[in-house]
Amino acid sequence: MKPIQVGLLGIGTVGSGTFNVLKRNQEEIRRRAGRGIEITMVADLDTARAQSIVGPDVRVVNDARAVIANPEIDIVIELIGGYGIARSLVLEAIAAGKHVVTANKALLAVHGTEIFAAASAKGVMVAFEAAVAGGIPIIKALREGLTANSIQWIAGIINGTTNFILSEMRDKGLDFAVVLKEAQRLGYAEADPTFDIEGVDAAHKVTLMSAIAFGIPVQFDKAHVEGITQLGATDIKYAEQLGYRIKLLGITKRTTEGIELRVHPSLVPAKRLIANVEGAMNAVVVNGDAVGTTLYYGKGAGSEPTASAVIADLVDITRLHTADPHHRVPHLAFQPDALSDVAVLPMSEVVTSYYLRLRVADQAGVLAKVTGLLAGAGISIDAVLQREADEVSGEGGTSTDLIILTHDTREGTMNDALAQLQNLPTVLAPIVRIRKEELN
Ligand SMILES: NC(=O)c1ccc[n+]([C@@H]2O[C@H](COP(=O)([O-])OP(=O)(O)OC[C@H]3O[C@@H](n4cnc5c(N)ncnc54)[C@H](O)[C@@H]3O)[C@@H](O)[C@H]2O)c1
Ligand SMILES: N[C@@H](CCO)C(=O)O
Ligand code: NA
Repeated sequence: MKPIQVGLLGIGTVGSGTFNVLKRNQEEIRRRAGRGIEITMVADLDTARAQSIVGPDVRVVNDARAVIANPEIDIVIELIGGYGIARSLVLEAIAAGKHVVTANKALLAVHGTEIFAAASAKGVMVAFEAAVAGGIPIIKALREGLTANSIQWIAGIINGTTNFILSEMRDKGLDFAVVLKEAQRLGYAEADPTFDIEGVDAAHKVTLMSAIAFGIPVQFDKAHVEGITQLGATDIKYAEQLGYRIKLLGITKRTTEGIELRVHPSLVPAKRLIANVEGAMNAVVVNGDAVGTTLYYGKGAGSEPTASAVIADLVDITRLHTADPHHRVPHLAFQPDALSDVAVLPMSEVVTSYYLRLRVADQAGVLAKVTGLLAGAGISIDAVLQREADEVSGEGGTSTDLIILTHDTREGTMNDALAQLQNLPTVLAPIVRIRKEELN
């Protein structure tokens, strides 16, 4: 089957990430989707910059309507932003029978009812994973993974810019304006950054989550919206002293009286996982009656993290347009005829860093011997900790614990080195080895 053709409207921060990731991972994405996915036409007001991003093979125009009018194009990605031209273009794309993928939470939170109705009438999809918490697949989790549940509440850090500002102000004592500038430079902030700092962007996102969680229309106008501009450094400090962190939360909750829909700064106990979500990272806590509390964490903004969500939507739509649309989601995520025979590594080939604890005789030269042996095996040491001598060993001398952290090492190399270390007469007990993962 020939690749599905995609038209991209707006190739700024998210658009360029989408183009680049789709190109870089095209083979893997084709194996998942069951069909290639290609951006064949791009519209942007700055055609020269757009052409320099996509290269000479992709057609670039400055009129988005020319993309929508192209009969070869099945899916239109809207990454222009805002409620104005974006609304017209999305509605026109739907009217032309194209599926739409968008990251535009402002548009959907305000005009979602109209847009979803038009799409349903026309039998096309409007997919918006990128619109809420960027790269975190929270829409998919709410819509598909948690369908068994009566969702009770959702609370999320869903604006990277404000979380970045709050974190930097607290940790580095930096000024609000300085940090906001940095967030803009990094591509996190909205075109109008007051949307970020006044809580509007978070309210757009929680409005969409609320609709999906509770099966209600999107109604941004009912949301209570407070940002972080009134928040003083003093309150951040006092909250800290009381064991709390202040986070800008988007909250939606089912109550017997109705649905709560609100964004405001909140004190959160410092020991909660969500209180430790720092910088531009996002996190969403969802409570369902069956599953209990679940947490979703990751990058909620930025070029490629957001592109990750845009492309996931493209794959979902493309799977509807493959030879076998009944098997939309393959059992193993990749199409059965596209499975790979790449080998599973034997454990000896796995590379990790290590924590080693050796019970050694407290004698001159032991440390040098141990580290020398590791160096000889090509194992690089990250840190060494020698405890004070504390125990009388068998021969009447004292013994001590020697703790060593290593840098990345092949497991086989470590096994050989440990066997040699274990044979040293000054190593008095079986060596404890725990693998270390940074998970960052
Ligand atoms: N930046 C992020 O981290 C992020 C994350 C999630 C969602 N979003 C959303 O994604 C959308 C795009 O954001 P962005 O950060 O990539 O914005 P951006 O300003 O970097 O890019 C927008 C692009 O659209 C082009 N454009 C403007 N008007 C146009 C028109 N009439 N026709 C064609 N092109 C036009 C601009 O020239 C620009 O290249 C917004 O809805 C935003 O809210 C952004
Ligand atoms: N301005 C948004 C971008 C992601 O939607 C943020 O800071 O989180
Ligand atoms: Na998302």
